[in-house]
Amino acid sequence: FQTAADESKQIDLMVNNAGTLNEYDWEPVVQLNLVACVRGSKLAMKHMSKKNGGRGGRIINTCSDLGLIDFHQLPLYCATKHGVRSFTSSMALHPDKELTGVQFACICPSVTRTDLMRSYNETISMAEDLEAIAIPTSRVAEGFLKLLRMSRMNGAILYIDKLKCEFCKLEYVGLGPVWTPQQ
Ligand SMILES: NC(=O)C1=CN([C@@H]2O[C@H](COP(=O)(O)OP(=O)(O)OC[C@H]3O[C@@H](n4cnc5c(N)ncnc54)[C@H](O)[C@@H]3O)[C@@H](O)[C@H]2O)C=CC1
Ligand SMILES: CCCCC/C=C\C=C\C(=O)C/C=C\C/C=C\CCCC(=O)O
Repeated sequence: FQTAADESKQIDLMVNNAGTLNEYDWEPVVQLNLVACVRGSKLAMKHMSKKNGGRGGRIINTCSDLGLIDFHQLPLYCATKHGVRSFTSSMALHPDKELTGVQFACICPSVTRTDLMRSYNETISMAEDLEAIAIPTSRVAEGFLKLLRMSRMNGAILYIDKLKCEFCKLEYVGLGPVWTPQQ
């Protein structure tokens, strides 16, 4: 980050995208998926903040649809992605947001055809099914561009699958929270 900050006068966009999946050797997963995302966000925020002489900016964190739902096969991965989603939404609520000019949002793609999916595929017996349900990376890029085209994206949680690319919000319905699409 410091190299990028030294080479460019201003950083307008920070994307915390790196992530991994391993339910067995799990501590490095927490470090990368959650700790690095928080560190990256804080570094970028400090640099971008109008309160520190910056011009404001955008921080987009890569979450997952497993940051919106629970899934018994991947509890640790789910926990890190729920953390990413909650951290991002909570930062977006910060009362200082107009003063800092920094906006926070996250994208929540469903299974996507990448090395991460392929490496997971090798450990389970549903290889063909996963390939069939997974979306291409271009679909995630479309969602990402949708966020970038919005002048105000603060607090957005964008769910992306084969058919949908829509914003979500958490609502209390009856006794528990339910994710609902938000126009
Ligand atoms: N592939 C999928 O089905 C989905 C992936 N995601 C998320 O998308 C993001 C990207 O994942 P994929 O492209 O699928 O995985 P990938 O394994 O294909 O790519 C991960 C990237 O993270 C980088 N990386 C790994 N460890 C790193 C470290 N310690 N420091 C810096 N960079 C590191 C790698 O060099 C690679 O470029 C992750 O946050 C993942 O959780 C979200 C939803 C679905
Ligand atoms: C069946 C999911 C296997 C995991 C595939 C590999 C990588 C996934 C990375 C993610 O970020 C997960 C994204 C989506 C998971 C999709 C579906 C989970 C199904 C949950 C359920 O049916 O309850």
